[in-house]
Amino acid sequence: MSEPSASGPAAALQPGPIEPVRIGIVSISDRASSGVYEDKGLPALQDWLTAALLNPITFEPRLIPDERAQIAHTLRELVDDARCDLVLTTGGTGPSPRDVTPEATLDVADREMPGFGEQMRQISLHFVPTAILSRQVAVLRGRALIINLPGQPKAIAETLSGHEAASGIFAAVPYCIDLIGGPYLETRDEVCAAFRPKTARRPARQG
Ligand SMILES: Nc1ncnc2c1ncn2[C@@H]1O[C@H](COP(=O)(O)OP(=O)(O)OP(=O)(O)O)[C@@H](O)[C@H]1O
Ligand SMILES: Nc1nc2c(c(=O)[nH]1)N[C@H]1C(S)=C(S)[C@@H](COP(=O)(O)O)O[C@H]1N2
Repeated sequence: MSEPSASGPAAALQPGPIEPVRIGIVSISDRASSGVYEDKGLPALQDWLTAALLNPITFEPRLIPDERAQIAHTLRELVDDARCDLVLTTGGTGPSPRDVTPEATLDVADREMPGFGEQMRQISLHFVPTAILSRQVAVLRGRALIINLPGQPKAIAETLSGHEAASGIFAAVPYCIDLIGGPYLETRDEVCAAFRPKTARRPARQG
């Protein structure tokens, strides 16, 4: 019996090389950016993404104050110059006068993705009754997805991983990135089980 050829049906079931991804992480806080307290947003984002994704990640971290123009400038720079596939922000989504992250994110948007904000508020209600105070949005700019998360460092894992009663929003991120032409993101199921329609799935990686 002959060995299966590299281009035969067995090869078609092998996972391809894992694709690198570039992710912008932006912590937006007047006090953390001026050194009043230590920033916990960037480490929380980096830790969660490193645990969740199998892809090699290049992080583009930014720590900035709650200034609308500076936030919009940072988001444009991360997408247009640094070529990030995904940008996650934390902070500045609430109702206080200095909270302008959603406005700055909409300033740079080509199109809005309202489902992310809706689902995050649903998830967060399982953790805090004040979940409805977050005005967080998600948008597309070019071939990148930008998502706002609340500023409490614990809200990062809560909204990305979800609750037993409400799926975390990151489950929908890999397929969204597929649809906008980005790299094929592969997750560790124990942290985040990404969902794709069957026709969009590649063979699963072992181990
Ligand atoms: N980057 C951060 N690092 C550590 N803790 C944070 C960070 N951002 C927010 N927090 C914590 O979460 C709380 C609520 O966050 P929120 O974004 O509403 O802050 P804020 O009151 O607007 O002030 P600031 O912009 O100066 O962080 C803060 O009071 C702080 O305890
Ligand atoms: N999952 C989760 N969502 C949350 C919270 C939280 O602790 N966990 N805090 C809420 C609170 S108290 C506020 S004021 C809003 C906005 O927070 P931000 O201004 O820090 O972005 O997010 C809300 N959403």
